[in-house]
Amino acid sequence: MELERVQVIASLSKCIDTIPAEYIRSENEQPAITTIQGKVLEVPVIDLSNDSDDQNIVQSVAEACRDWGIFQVVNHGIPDEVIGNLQRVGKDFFELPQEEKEVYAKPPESKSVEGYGTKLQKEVEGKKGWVDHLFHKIWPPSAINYKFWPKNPPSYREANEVYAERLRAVADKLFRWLSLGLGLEGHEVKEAVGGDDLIYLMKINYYPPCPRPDLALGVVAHTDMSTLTILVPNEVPGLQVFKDDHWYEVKYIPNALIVHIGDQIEIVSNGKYKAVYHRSTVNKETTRMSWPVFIEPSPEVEVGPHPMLIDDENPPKYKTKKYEDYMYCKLNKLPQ
Ligand SMILES: O=C(O)CCC(=O)C(=O)O
Ligand SMILES: [Fe+2]
Repeated sequence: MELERVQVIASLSKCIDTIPAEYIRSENEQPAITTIQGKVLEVPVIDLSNDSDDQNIVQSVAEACRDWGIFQVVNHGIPDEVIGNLQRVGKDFFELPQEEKEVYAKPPESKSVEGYGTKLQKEVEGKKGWVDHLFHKIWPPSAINYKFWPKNPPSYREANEVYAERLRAVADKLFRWLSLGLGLEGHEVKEAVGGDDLIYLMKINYYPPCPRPDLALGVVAHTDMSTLTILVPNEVPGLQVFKDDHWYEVKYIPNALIVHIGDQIEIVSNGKYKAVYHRSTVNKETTRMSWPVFIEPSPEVEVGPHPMLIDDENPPKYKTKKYEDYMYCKLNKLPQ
């Protein structure tokens, strides 16, 4: 079998303490050198248990989006069991024999990201990330291609459907708070990114143990193109966010959801909310996994700074363009 999957390379390098050169990052990226140490700032944690009186939540969300572009939410209403099932079926899939996983491989010519795969885009200087992934849409039903949903384990489908349903309820609340935090009425931000036509794209990241976690990265530094990304991690830390010139680790809170502001919300808010620059690191002994769901506008929706946030003193800082054009430029590293 061709050595393309990181999981295969990892299983062959168990007794070795080196990694292939293409996984060794340059010094300005190596996590051992660039991660801030000691007692440090933490990504905001927002408790949603009292969400009927939402004044405090709106303020906390707005501050977190302005200062960090990322926050964790607890007591969000998704039962622990629903999250546990999502994690279990994803882990079971990645533990299947390699040939069973390859059935879901992204077709080489496909323009969509959907399917089982390894590298996403051309990386700078041919460097690779220590991670495999599976992408498939989970909402709306008309956009779902079940060909990319594992048949094994048999409960994969149900676990993902239940999670999708619950996640949409959380996302709708978040969109409302984002609007209120901008001084709007509540419905505007979601409408500005296409309203009920939003597409929910599930990604599972699988980061196998790595003999040199000090030198490698999982997913390299980036901002997400999405509106929001809502991520469930496993218990192995590894997500890092960039703030004030430093890389900070995001601490693991069982059953919390990690909410990332993506590029489209930065644009709609005309820069009041910041898309978070983030990356992930890997581990020597343990497998890290994460389940981000990218909430994306449909391709033909035009996204730009919201007209109610624009006046003579606040000119638009971003172009208004179709999401498909935005994606094209970002994936091909062209100016927006
Ligand atoms: O695994 C993580 O925590 C982050 C993954 C990520 O940023 C991504 O897949 O876009
Ligand atoms: Fe990301």
